[in-house]
Amino acid sequence: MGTANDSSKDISVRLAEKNPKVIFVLGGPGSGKGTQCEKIVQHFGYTHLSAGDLLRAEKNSGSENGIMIQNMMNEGKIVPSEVTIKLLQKAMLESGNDKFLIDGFPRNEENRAAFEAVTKIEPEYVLYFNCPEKEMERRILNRNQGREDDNIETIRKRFKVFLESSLPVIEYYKGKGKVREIDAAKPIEEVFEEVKDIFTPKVQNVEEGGCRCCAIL
Ligand SMILES: Nc1ncnc2c1ncn2[C@@H]1O[C@H](COP(=O)(O)OP(=O)(O)OP(=O)(O)O)[C@@H](O)[C@H]1O
Ligand SMILES: Nc1ccn([C@@H]2O[C@H](COP(=O)(O)O)[C@@H](O)[C@H]2O)c(=O)n1
Ligand SMILES: [Mg+2]
Repeated sequence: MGTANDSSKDISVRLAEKNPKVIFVLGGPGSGKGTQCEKIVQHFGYTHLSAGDLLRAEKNSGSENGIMIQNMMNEGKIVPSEVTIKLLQKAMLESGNDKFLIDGFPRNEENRAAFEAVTKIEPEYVLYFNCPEKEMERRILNRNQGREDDNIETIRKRFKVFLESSLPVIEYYKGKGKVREIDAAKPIEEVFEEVKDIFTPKVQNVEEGGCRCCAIL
């Protein structure tokens, strides 16, 4: 017999019951999304889910989608949303947490619309790490993490996909007033100072009609 918590219950329903808080973390390849997410996790208690890392783990697990994922990644292309969303939902459900940094997702309009339709989750906001392409290229070529897609040919393809498919998603959220843009060209600690400002609740000034001791905006 099934119970309210059993695994036969639709994954989207079980996730909705968690009422998770989601922040999308976007920016070009090498803009520093992963680096800053690690710091946010340490300071603010979020769980970091990188769509790229989840896809790499799925590929390495010998899954039936492994070859397809590898081919798409080598070309810098975006894997069909169905695959990535399932991985994200599973990771969110398995986590004991209810607040998530979803890094590198949504990468295109298909990702965005499918996530909204399937999960019904609306992000709190989008953190956008804005960095010049030359600096991103320099960082990736120095990364040395053994990523197969960190070669100049694939990097150029990833930049093209970012401009053509991912920037429009950022524009979509700008239209909804949900983008928190960060100058990601600065050194790591300076970028994190800007990030901290966004994550730290503001105390309202007495002059603005708030109370210094208890008014959190
Ligand atoms: N502000 C920074 N200044 C200099 N180097 C940085 C900065 N932020 C990150 N790096 C370095 O740049 C490289 C890329 O950073 P990171 O992996 O965080 O980028 P990313 O946005 O997650 O990239 P991808 O989209 O390819 O996964 C890493 O080697 C990291 O140490
Ligand atoms: N939503 C996504 C995110 C990533 N991919 C694929 O993974 C590659 C690496 O992503 P990183 O965020 O780790 O740089 C990316 O180039 C895509 O091929 C995806 O398909 N969908
Ligand atoms: Mg990354």
